Amino acid sequence: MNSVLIGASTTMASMPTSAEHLALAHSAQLRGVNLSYGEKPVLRQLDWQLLPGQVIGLLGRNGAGKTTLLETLLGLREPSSGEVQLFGQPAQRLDDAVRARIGYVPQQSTLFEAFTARQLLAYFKSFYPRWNEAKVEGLLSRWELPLDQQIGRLSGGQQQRLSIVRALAHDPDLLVLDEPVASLDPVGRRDFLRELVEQVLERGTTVVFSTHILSDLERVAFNVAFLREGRIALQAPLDELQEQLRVGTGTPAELAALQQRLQAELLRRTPLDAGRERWLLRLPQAPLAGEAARELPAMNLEDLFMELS
Ligand SMILES: Nc1ncnc2c1ncn2[C@@H]1O[C@H](COP(=O)(O)OP(=O)(O)OP(=O)(O)O)[C@@H](O)[C@H]1O
Repeated sequence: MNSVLIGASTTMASMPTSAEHLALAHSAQLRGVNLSYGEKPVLRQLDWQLLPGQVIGLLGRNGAGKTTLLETLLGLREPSSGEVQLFGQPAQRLDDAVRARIGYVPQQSTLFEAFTARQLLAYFKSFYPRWNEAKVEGLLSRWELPLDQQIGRLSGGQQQRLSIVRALAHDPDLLVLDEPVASLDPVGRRDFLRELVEQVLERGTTVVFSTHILSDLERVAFNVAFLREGRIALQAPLDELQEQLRVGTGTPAELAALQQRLQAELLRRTPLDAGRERWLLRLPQAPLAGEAARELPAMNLEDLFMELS
């Protein structure tokens, strides 16, 4: 696990308070974050915590604000109000040591087009005290990236792979990836996800990545967070959500009976015709058996996405 350790040289006078201690235990923490573009609110009183070693897939419809959220988390955008901390430091005022612990793959990177991949990696290497040459060389050769071609002339998928190599090279403790696999072919996606899993298992890296490719989420057993109406509407382990979230229909009386019988939490109800309703329910325990299993069948990932985002 990679929570910040309080150094052995810490004196009593500089010991963190309990509130500071709590902040240090998070890789990232956002509290009451609001951000608008002009009149258009995108993040609304958003709270979110990333704990060390968590791997979180960030889901949300087009325009929900995923890129905005990830940029805000990294301190690249300033919220109009609220607080964003990375490893216990304000995201907008990180020191070099914390900066070096973060890896970021933006959705689109148009910088350094005139560089070759070799030049780009040499340039970044000079900034980082920690640089895993063996990992870089392994990835470059497995992904067959042309090292001496100008980046502007690489394909979209090759540029994305290079961006991923760059972000993994310094063994970050927090890895933020904005649709990192969008331009990758299925082989590239599988390789990348394998690399991601290895990172996490070996180093306990905290990883957050946005994606629209739901099948990719299933390859790595991790948490999913749904961004909806400017907030993290729900975050939970994917397998738990698939077991616990169910949709049902019936009358309000039937709902009351069902809730009592199954101790289910009602997440949303939508009126239908003829006094009937549609419910989104969260069950406290799984698996369901018998009649209840037929009444409330499990949802696949796409249905979950439709319900929650
Ligand atoms: N620089 C900007 N100026 C004004 N509006 C913006 C800006 N960037 C994003 N927006 C708007 O903010 C909203 C959220 O955009 P954002 O790119 O964060 O969403 P997203 O969830 O990442 O979308 P997608 O899934 O399509 O990549 C959108 O309505 C978008 O049009």
